[in-house]
Amino acid sequence: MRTIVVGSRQSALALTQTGQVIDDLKKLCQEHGFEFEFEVKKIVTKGDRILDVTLSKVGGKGLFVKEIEQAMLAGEIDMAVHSMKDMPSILPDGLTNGAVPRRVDPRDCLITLDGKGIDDLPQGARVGTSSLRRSSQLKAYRPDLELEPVRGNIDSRLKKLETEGFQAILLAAAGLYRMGWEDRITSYIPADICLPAVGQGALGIECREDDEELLKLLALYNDKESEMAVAAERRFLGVLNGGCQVPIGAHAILVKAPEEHTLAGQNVIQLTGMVGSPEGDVILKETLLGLDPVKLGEEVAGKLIERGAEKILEQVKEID
Ligand SMILES: NCc1[nH]cc(CCC(=O)O)c1CC(=O)O
Repeated sequence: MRTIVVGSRQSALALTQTGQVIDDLKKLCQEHGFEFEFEVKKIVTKGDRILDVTLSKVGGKGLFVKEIEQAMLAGEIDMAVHSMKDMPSILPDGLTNGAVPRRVDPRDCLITLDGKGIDDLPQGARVGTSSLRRSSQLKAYRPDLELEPVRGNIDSRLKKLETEGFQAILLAAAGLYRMGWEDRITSYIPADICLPAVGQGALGIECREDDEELLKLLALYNDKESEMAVAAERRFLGVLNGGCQVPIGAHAILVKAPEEHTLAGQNVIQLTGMVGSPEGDVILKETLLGLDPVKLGEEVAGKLIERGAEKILEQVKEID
């Protein structure tokens, strides 16, 4: 009997989703005759220690995974469950993503105390979010709103809705589902108003690339459609930037190509990518269909670069 040591951040969300994945994997072990036990090891990451400044100022999303990856390479842990959107687009040598489980709703949602949706918020309402992607797109849609930073874990952000006098805060619906707090969701923000973050709503299961027996189990857990969608989004992000927090959004789904398209009738990936200026005065968006997620991610990024996306991203770096 082998014990798989699963590294996890100690936030409630990280521990909850790690626990949910372990439950799923235990069922798969029983069904397919794998002799594994699982044990959780908590790891504090730099991102967890620095909660008082915006992430973009301290170096972006890699901060939440680096210590976990080092522990994995050192053999102290065997596996980790990450929110895909917190994963840098390139993994270190020796590690691989063994599975993308079935994705949940990738949209952002609005949480208000009085049940108001995005169109009902009063003129000049204070809305809490520290995501440049969310504030850029929300400012483009409702230039009157005051977007203000709110950091911390989901639970502390929900508390700040009450304690810091926001009329609303913006969060990923996925985190609330996983915590069992979906009743806090007041309304969903449609993807055409606010395109989600790359990988939002999806998890990634990271392990060592030579851990063949664990990879065999993880292959059974992989959801091909979610994997393809996330691969297209992540390639898009990889072309535009290494993984820092900038106003970039993307969403891929599988669709049947329409009659007028060269791929008519085939099952294809539809990828929409977005780059916005921090103030929301420029929002560049492209949607393309394709069969190969990597090529499609590159094509959508290429279209946005042709339209000046890199200039916007340069400006964002200067602000930081
Ligand atoms: N940025 C932090 C983060 N990383 C993953 C989620 C939950 C959503 C997901 O799993 O995609 C959240 C919270 C949020 O953005 O509201």
